[in-house]
Amino acid sequence: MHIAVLGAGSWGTTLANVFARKGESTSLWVREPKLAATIRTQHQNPVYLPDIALSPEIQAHPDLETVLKSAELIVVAVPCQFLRGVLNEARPLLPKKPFVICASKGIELETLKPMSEVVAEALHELHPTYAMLSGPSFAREVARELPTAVSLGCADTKRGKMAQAALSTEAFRVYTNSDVRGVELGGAIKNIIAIAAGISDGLGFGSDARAALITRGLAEMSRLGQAMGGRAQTFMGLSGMGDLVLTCTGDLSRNRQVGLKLAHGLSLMDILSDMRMVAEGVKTTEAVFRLGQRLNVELPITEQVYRILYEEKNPSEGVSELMGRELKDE
Ligand SMILES: NC(=O)C1=CN([C@@H]2O[C@H](COP(=O)(O)OP(=O)(O)OC[C@H]3O[C@@H](n4cnc5c(N)ncnc54)[C@H](O)[C@@H]3O)[C@@H](O)[C@H]2O)C=CC1
Ligand SMILES: O=C(CO)COP(=O)(O)O
Repeated sequence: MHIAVLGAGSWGTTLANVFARKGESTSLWVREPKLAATIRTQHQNPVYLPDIALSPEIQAHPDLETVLKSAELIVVAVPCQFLRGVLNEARPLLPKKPFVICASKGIELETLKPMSEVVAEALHELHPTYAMLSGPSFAREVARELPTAVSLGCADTKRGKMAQAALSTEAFRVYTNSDVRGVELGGAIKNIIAIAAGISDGLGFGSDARAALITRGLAEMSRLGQAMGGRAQTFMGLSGMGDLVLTCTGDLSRNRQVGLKLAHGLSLMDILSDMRMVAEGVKTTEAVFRLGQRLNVELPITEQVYRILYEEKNPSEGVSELMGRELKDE
């Protein structure tokens, strides 16, 4: 099968590497022409995935047309706020009824739409089938071929099973789930809670506080997720609880790192200007905060993270406000 991967950040590069090592014909769209040449000639991505030897079989290229030529499966792994733009560019180069797997985790800030809606809208003339790849998967661990299990949300069971077989390896186990909305929202919302967990840990609030944030964060994810059409059970799975636990506890998480740095007194602007990689939770916090208001869903952790990120609220004040809320049933 010929797979085209769009986006050569840490995740797109890692996925292309998984597919190429498995023996699939794999092309990779690299936005930065110099980086494309480095991946092609040195089989390394020193910018986004340093110290990982990549398969020499990856056909890396900065030209979308070359990358998409005769692709049977298209995997998109660009930061969420760029997804629509990249798909608009790709649209004239795609066949009718393309199969697109989106691996980006977040909400489009301008429209407050989840990624599957962005894919459906951007490609609607082509009648695409789409699937969402999500779940606990740090690129660096997947790239080292450490055991990982993820979810593929796809409403088309037949094509979902076909993609599951194409993407799975001995170290990368893909589960299918027909609840596309639930799968993608878990991946988007966990990034906000990871920022909160980083703040709490950075303030030295300990393991009890982190466990409380993860658990109440799961309740928050499930509440908004169900209001947006996801199934409760999906939030208990890999793309919900699984990814939430990973990013709230694993120091490889960029979102958790943002929280840790905020707790240490750095400003959001300084943190972001020092980061080459994306921390999707920053923009998704604003999007989810607004979705909560629009849908009238209570999201206390998101609200505090929003105020810390965008209203310069002191992080310890945010935590005490969470603790001081009206007492409730669980
Ligand atoms: N890194 C990881 O471990 C995982 C990441 N993801 C998701 O994958 C998506 C991509 O993230 P990463 O690969 O981690 O990114 P990254 O932070 O490693 O790299 C940034 C990427 O953004 C691209 N970029 C910058 N400006 C752009 C523009 N104007 N238009 C299009 N692309 C532009 C860069 O070329 C690069 O590919 C995100 O939604 C992330 O949440 C999902 C699972 C794991
Ligand atoms: O989504 C991820 C792991 O599943 C990556 O998390 P970060 O974007 O916080 O690094």
